[in-house]
Amino acid sequence: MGIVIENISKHYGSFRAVDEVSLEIKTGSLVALLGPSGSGKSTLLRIIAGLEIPDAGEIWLVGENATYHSVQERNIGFVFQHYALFKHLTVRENIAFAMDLRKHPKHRIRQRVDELLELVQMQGFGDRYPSQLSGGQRQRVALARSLAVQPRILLLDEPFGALDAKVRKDLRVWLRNLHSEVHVTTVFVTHDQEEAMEVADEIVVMNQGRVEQVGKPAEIYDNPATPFVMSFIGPVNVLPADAGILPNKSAVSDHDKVFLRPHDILIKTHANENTMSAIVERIIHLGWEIRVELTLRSGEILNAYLSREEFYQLQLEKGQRVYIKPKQTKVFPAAYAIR
Ligand SMILES: Nc1ncnc2c1ncn2[C@@H]1O[C@H](COP(=O)(O)OP(=O)(O)OP(=O)(O)O)[C@@H](O)[C@H]1O
Repeated sequence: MGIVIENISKHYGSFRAVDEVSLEIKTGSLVALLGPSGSGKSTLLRIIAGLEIPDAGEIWLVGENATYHSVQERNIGFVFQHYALFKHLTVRENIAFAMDLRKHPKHRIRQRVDELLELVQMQGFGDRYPSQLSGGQRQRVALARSLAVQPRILLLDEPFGALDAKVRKDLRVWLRNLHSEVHVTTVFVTHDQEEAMEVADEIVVMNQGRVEQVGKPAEIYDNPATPFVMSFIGPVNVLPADAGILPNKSAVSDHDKVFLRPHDILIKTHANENTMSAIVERIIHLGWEIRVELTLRSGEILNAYLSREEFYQLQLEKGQRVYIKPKQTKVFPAAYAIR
């Protein structure tokens, strides 16, 4: 049993930052808490860490009720967005810090620091000070430091949030590889859906202090449980049920909303069974894909994304009439509005 969160709530004044959240995080897994700013991800992470006390509910860590345990008793490693390395200590001293405090034997500390420098691919940097490292290198040292005393759980709060896009991408792959070597139960907070999809075994989607859905990246993308999840994980067109996009509209009410991913639209140059006509309004070349803005007969705008091959085969031009067919749609009742 890794982490069990039972009915956790946390208020700040009358504001519910975390609202009756229950969740199970399996031992050895890497789970992302994903949601927009203010959805309660960091508050939940801080409750797991023991930095905040919940108003209600319980936290179980590795089979033990840890709700009222101190931060130290929980034996958790943390890494936050803003590097918290000690500026006046070298990389080696930073990594050794917690072991020094616990008075581990010197030779054991040296050996462990060497192992960790290798694990985070920072051999040769041990004598540098944090100011002599790049942002990505500092975060790798912060990770090594958090792993030094072999925590049972690792909590990462937007650890790559302050880094530029390229470094961030490299570090995602690096974190995934690191996790498959050390297998420590890890909870990772991010508001970036691509980052969550790439790094995590499982994603917990949060919105307004609540859990909207828990699942593997592909499950969340292919079978979103709510309109919020569908809109937050990847691009989507939202159309009224009477926009003419559904082949058989009898099963839905006019007030329902149809959700359709831009990648799930087939475009043809000739009419066919079950196709509907549309006009190409705009073509945006992004290099790796081409985005086509279409107007339906109902006047609704629809975005379709094509691969370069599909686009060049179709030879689309602005103003052209085309015939479209959705490969997959999802209908959510109107009452289920996005919160
Ligand atoms: N100490 C506090 N006092 C008052 N309100 C707080 C406090 N900490 C968090 N909040 C509020 O609780 C809500 C959830 O905050 P939290 O930091 O958990 O969100 P988040 O999903 O991690 O957002 P972000 O991605 O922006 O960090 C926010 O509206 C925030 O303003």
